[in-house]
Amino acid sequence: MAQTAKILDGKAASASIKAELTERVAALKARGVTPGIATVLVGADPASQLYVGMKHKQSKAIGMNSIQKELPADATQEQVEAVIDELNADPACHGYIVQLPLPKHLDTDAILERIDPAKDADGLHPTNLGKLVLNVNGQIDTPLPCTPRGVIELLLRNGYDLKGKHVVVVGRGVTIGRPMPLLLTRREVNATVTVVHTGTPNMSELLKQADVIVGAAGAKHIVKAADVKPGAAVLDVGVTRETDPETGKSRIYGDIEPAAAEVAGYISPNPGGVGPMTVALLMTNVVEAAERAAAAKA
Ligand SMILES: Nc1nc(=O)c2c([nH]1)NC[C@@H]1CN(c3ccc(C(=O)N[C@@H](CCC(=O)O)C(=O)O)cc3)C=[N+]21
Repeated sequence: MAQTAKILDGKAASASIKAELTERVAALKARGVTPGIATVLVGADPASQLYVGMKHKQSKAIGMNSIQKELPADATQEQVEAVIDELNADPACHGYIVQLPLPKHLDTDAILERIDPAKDADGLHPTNLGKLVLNVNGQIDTPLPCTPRGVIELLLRNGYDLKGKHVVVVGRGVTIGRPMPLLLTRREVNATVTVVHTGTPNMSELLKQADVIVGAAGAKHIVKAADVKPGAAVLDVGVTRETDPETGKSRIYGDIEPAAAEVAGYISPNPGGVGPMTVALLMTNVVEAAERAAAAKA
């Protein structure tokens, strides 16, 4: 059977977000504020270096300042915390991320909690997640979790209306599975959500009821084509890196079985889907933080 699904093109949607951000950055610069993004990278993991490099390249392309902090793999907790304190105090930095995962000897939670919540580009600081839990409607003036926000933007920018839709989120991780329902159930979005995970006995039955599936378990091809309702929107957020047995090269496998594209109505490719959206929304969080800083100064 041929592929019939409409492609949810994350590169195209992220390009339009970046075009909008370019104008907001220019407007901020005209008011004397250059939005600044920073990254903290501990160690020299090649995948992390690639991701951090992408974030800087794209931020510079839209006119932002970017600050790169690098520490050796054996950096101490105190050394990493000193860099956090420095970025918290630096008025040129409006938002930043600590690239995850951190080396095992470091206390990741303590480091992430030390980030000034106003500068939390990931939108995953406990204070910001708490504010999101407490706010179901109305304006929200804290950074939002960027990958879940990217999933919603990818659908909206393809003309998909989530109101009244049943979304099944696969996975309960901190970056997507847990915050995704908080965004989807806000009144402005108004979706209904089920979260399934390894403790769910009837996952296949629940997936078959989904209008929208968000695969975010990080488990290769865990969502089978046979479990996708014809016409459903399927978003692939999974990243499993493995060697392709045919080419011998390292590649990304998603959470969605490729044959799902023959059943789905909409499908996000991976790569080229939610990944680029994450970066676009990360930059959006920093531009919004700079806009708030500029408003506070005025
Ligand atoms: N504090 C923190 N925040 C993060 O947001 C964060 C992190 N740590 N650690 C690692 C993960 C991973 N991540 C990706 C972002 C974009 C792509 C992306 O744009 N990928 C391209 C392809 C890139 C490739 O080929 O590898 C795509 O999907 O088309 C991928 C992965 C952000 N992460």
